[in-house]
Amino acid sequence: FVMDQSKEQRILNSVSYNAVKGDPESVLDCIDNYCSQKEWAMNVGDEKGVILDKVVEEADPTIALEFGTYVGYSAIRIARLLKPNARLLTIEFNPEFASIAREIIEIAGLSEKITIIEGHSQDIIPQLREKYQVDKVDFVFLDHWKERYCPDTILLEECGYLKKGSILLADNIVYPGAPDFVKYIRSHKSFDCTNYPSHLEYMKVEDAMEKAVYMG
Ligand SMILES: Nc1ncnc2c1ncn2[C@@H]1O[C@H](Cn2cc(CNC(=O)c3cc([N+](=O)[O-])cc(O)c3O)nn2)[C@@H](O)[C@H]1O
Ligand SMILES: [Mg+2]
Repeated sequence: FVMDQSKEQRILNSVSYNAVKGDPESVLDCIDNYCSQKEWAMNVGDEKGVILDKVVEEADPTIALEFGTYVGYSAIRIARLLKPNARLLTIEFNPEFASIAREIIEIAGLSEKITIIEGHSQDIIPQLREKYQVDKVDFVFLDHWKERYCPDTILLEECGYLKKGSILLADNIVYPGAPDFVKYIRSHKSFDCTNYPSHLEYMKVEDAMEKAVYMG
């Protein structure tokens, strides 16, 4: 008896069967099609994905960081825009999701640009300097547990990873919402914030993303 597959495994099956190997766009399209037509999943999606693209292009990061890899949709979205020697570190604590993301990222042909780090963001952040040779981060995408957005932002600052011009982008500001993060970041004198209204992935529900530029 083979345990019923998970939704995430079914997403991988769909990508493996339908996507063009080595073509990140076709992997993104395949996941968006599957999750809008078959089974909803918490990918940033194609509407908010365009906002993510624009902010990544603005940041043009050498070192990008992501909290909450899930199946790797936003990691592929980010990494496909990175310049040759740039890289993305993405943190995921669920080992099943991490291994599915690794396979989907391999299909997209982006394994060289993306490092999946398994663990809790709060445990990994302090290790980034000595274990992953990170000095400063140029771009951070927050899409993990909403109550971790604020403490992990504080931790990034305390560890000295933010430099003048570092850009943070947070998903789900409206739904499910991250009220303590919004309150903190908008009242913090060193962050210049911009709100981008949008919709919850694959739904007609209101959502938004928040960009915060660190002013040093
Ligand atoms: N502190 C953490 N450290 C490392 N990985 C984490 C952490 N918290 C969650 N994760 C991982 O993020 C992935 C995705 N994830 C994200 C969330 C929080 N995000 C949401 O709950 C969410 C929920 C909805 N929604 O309910 O409509 C829509 C969205 O876009 C969302 O990001 N929970 N799991 C999961 O694989 C989980 O293992
Ligand atoms: Mg999200």
